[in-house]
Amino acid sequence: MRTAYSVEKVRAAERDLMARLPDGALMQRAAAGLAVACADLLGRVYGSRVVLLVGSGDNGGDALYAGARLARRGAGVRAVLLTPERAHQGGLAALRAAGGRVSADPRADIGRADLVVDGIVGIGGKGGLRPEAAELAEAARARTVLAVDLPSGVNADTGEVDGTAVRADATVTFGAYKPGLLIDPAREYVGALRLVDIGLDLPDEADVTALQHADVAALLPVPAADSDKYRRGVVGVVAGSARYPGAAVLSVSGALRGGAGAVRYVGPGGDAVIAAHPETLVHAGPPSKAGRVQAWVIGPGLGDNEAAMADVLASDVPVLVDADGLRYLDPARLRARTAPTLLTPHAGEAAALLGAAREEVESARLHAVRELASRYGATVLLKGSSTLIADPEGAAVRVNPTGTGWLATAGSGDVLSGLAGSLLATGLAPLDAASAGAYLHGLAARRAAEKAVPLTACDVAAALPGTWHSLAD
Ligand SMILES: NC(=O)C1=CN([C@@H]2O[C@H](COP(=O)(O)OP(=O)(O)OC[C@H]3O[C@@H](n4cnc5c(N)ncnc54)[C@H](O)[C@@H]3O)[C@@H](O)[C@H]2O)[C@@H](O)CC1
Ligand SMILES: Nc1ncnc2c1ncn2[C@@H]1O[C@H](COP(=O)(O)OP(=O)(O)O)[C@@H](O)[C@H]1O
Ligand SMILES: [K+]
Repeated sequence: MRTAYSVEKVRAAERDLMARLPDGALMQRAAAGLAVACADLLGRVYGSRVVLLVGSGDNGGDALYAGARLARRGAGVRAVLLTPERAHQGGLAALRAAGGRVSADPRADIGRADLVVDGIVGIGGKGGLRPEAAELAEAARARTVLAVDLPSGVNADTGEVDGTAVRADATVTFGAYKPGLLIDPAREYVGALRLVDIGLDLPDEADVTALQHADVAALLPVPAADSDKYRRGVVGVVAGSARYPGAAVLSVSGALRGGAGAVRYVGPGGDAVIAAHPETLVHAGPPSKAGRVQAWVIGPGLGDNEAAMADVLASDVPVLVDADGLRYLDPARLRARTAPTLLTPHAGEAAALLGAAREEVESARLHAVRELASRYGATVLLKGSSTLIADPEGAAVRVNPTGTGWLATAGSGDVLSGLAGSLLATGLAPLDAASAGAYLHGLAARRAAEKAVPLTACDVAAALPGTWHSLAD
């Protein structure tokens, strides 16, 4: 599991460690890791041209000490000082002693640089970049840029970007991942992300986590020798309408590949579902008369069907609500349920649920997903380029590390709803079902996109079994 910690927690861990170490030891550890990453990017250090963008805090200090290390290995290093009188004095002295210099002509030096090191601002940043810092960030656009701790201008805690930020090819972060490095829009600015261990002792509870292969493999249900289809879990899918029959087929295609032993489809699309997936049990409805299930999925292509929503929400099993189903949500009704509810909105649906604009959700995704989970008393999976999952108890938010822009294709969300609902029916907790589902879905899309693009939602569903198998290996 990849863990990310808020600035407050990183600062606290740094304070504890600094109290036990000689002055400047942590910065030396950071600078050493940074210099190695610079050398990796440069390929050949000797004779290379490196420009350091140096702000007035310790982030600039890291850049200066790393620059000194590179200068000692024969790089031509120039420092651009944003506020010369406040630049890190020890770092500047080290750079000078190693043969580096302060730039007399920043624009020309940046224009010639093989590598620009962004030490403008780190976790001490407040608000959008100041104009002179923003100008440097723009000037560095065309060069190879390595960001120190985080790309200057992105919010370390939230992933929000206020105005101009440095666009890095790579980022070296110290001690712990920061949430913003993993969440869009900031994630777009990070490039290849590397963590340098500086020995911080971090608390058990992270603010944001990202499941990795092994975590997901451990969650996926595997049938036991004595399993039968009912014990593996039955998932019910209430989806599709005369207008959107395809949504029913797609949601069922995901549900069939989510580990449940059987899929019940309830709605008017039974013929289309059976034609595509003859293994499905179909029923015209209402859902409460269709037979026992261990979890419901409701909403994809459902159209106006408030009665089906009320029927499903009255059940005592976990319910995943997607798409059209999200139009009928009442927080008090969800809180009164005896079993958990999982909501899977995209940014537009999330905006409607919050009474906000879509842009507000997209620019502050972490805030939006936490707010939805707490307001609706449900687990919420916010879809998009960095899918986030929050639970109503305020546990660490999960960010999904898989996926590809090719997933932005009609119907791929319907596949995800069936898949995550099927995992719910196998007995996974909503947070795990949602994050394992998003992980499998994103990985299946990536694997399919390696073979052929453009992807269709059917391609994603078809790639799920191979993906599942690759994880279980
Ligand atoms: N505290 C520690 O133990 C360690 C800190 N390290 C480095 O220190 C950094 C934090 O250092 P600081 O606390 O000095 O803070 P920073 O260097 O991140 O930023 C503070 C400085 O940036 C300026 N600034 C703030 N917002 C700005 C904006 N929007 N536009 C332009 N300038 C802005 C402030 O005036 C201040 O001088 C970390 O990100 C990391 O790079 C590392 O050396 C590892 C050890
Ligand atoms: N730019 C993107 N990068 C990665 N994944 C994306 C991107 N845009 C959308 N997705 C994913 O594609 C799926 C689309 O779902 P959704 O918006 O519900 O579409 P639909 O309703 O057509 O099925 C979600 O899993 C979402 O996370
Ligand atoms: K930086």
